[in-house]
Amino acid sequence: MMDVLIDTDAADRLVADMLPALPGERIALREAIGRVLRQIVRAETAQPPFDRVMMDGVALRWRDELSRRLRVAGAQMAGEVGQALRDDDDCIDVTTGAVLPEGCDCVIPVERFRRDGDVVALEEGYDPARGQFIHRRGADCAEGAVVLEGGVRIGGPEMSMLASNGVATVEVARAPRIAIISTGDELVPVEATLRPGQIRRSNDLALAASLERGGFDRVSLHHVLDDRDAVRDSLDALLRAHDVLVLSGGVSMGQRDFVPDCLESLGVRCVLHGIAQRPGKPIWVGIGPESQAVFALPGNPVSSLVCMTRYVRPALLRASGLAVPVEYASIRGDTGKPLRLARFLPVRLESDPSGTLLAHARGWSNSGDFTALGGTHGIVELPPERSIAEGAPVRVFRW
Ligand SMILES: Nc1nc2c(c(=O)[nH]1)N[C@H]1C(S)=C(S)[C@@H](COP(=O)(O)OP(=O)(O)OC[C@H]3O[C@@H](n4cnc5c(N)ncnc54)[C@H](O)[C@@H]3O)O[C@H]1N2
Ligand code: MOO
Repeated sequence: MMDVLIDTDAADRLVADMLPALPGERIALREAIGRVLRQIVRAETAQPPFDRVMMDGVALRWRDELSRRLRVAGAQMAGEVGQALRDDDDCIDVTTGAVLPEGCDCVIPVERFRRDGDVVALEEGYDPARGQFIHRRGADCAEGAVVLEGGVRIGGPEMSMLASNGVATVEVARAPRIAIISTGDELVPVEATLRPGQIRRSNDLALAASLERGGFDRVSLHHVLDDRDAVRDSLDALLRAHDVLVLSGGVSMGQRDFVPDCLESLGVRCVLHGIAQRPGKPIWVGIGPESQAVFALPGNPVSSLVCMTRYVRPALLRASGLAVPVEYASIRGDTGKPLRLARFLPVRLESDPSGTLLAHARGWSNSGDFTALGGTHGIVELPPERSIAEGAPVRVFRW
């Protein structure tokens, strides 16, 4: 393995080409928050669907010489219809969101008149404009217009459009079934009492957090001991029941690093093994007999999280149909010496007053040093064999 290491972008492309597009599924709108939309949404009606009153007040017919005292001839509250203005010296009580009563073309807010029983006296000198405070039918979009394309994550704005256009069930990318598998005899559950040489399993929860932040919530966690048969049997069963396997540990050169061999013996074809980067160099990626994506990440906590953030989650998002934006920041602080490998450094992000995104590099000792990650927002990728000047633009990948 790793005779010729490929670079980070080539690795990214290999992973993208390997992953089949995720199929779609139709789910209830309420369940769709955070999922990737896979349908076009058209306006069910013109928007707004009727001439909509925009202020609480009275509606009237505008004239050049508007009477300063108007009789309130009726009321039309939001949700009601049927009122019509019959006399030009009358007005109709209205509320925000009401249908504009027939015959009216001007709304005067309550702040601009005094009310005395059935009579409204306009504020002295107040000169309303024809059409004011009316949101006209169809002003925002025509019936049948496309208001949403697929390939966006469903958040607040998308929800508001889906709901207002009556999309009660929505076509989204199917959430892949993902198994996260920790390998290693030294690993014990979070709640265990540690014996000498043992450490708590943390990678699986860190990786799950990253996936769930990306909207992938069908995630199960598993642990396998460093035993060839146990690894093989577990992987065999897990491959049958999942679309994606994310392993941590067991991919390097150790006597008990069985993962790549076991995967290949189960028919998982190696797509890449080793990327010219630190950390995360020994990553192994393959594709299973049923097109399952298999990511075997190096066990060091920082390495596994870097590989997840740089390759795995973006690839799954792309397979869901989402355009993953490329983000750059201006690097600040000590970035260390160049290597022949690309380097990833944890960073804190903030914007300066000119609107430039700054990435403050956080030093670390090695890829097992997860304590350096606390309070960071992501990583930056520094290209190989170049020293990076303060202020240089670098790619950012948020956790
Ligand atoms: N002779 C060589 N040795 C190593 C090389 C190499 O090229 N030649 N590469 C090093 C690099 S770089 C990395 S990264 C690691 C990757 O090793 P593995 O993927 O085989 O990972 P393990 O040895 O199983 O574990 C490494 C480290 O991480 C801890 N770990 C593992 N899983 C978890 C978990 N779920 N939660 C928390 N911590 C975990 C594990 O205890 C080890 O300390 O190999 C180098 N060696
Ligand atoms: O590549 Mo390893 O991930 O540095 O420790």
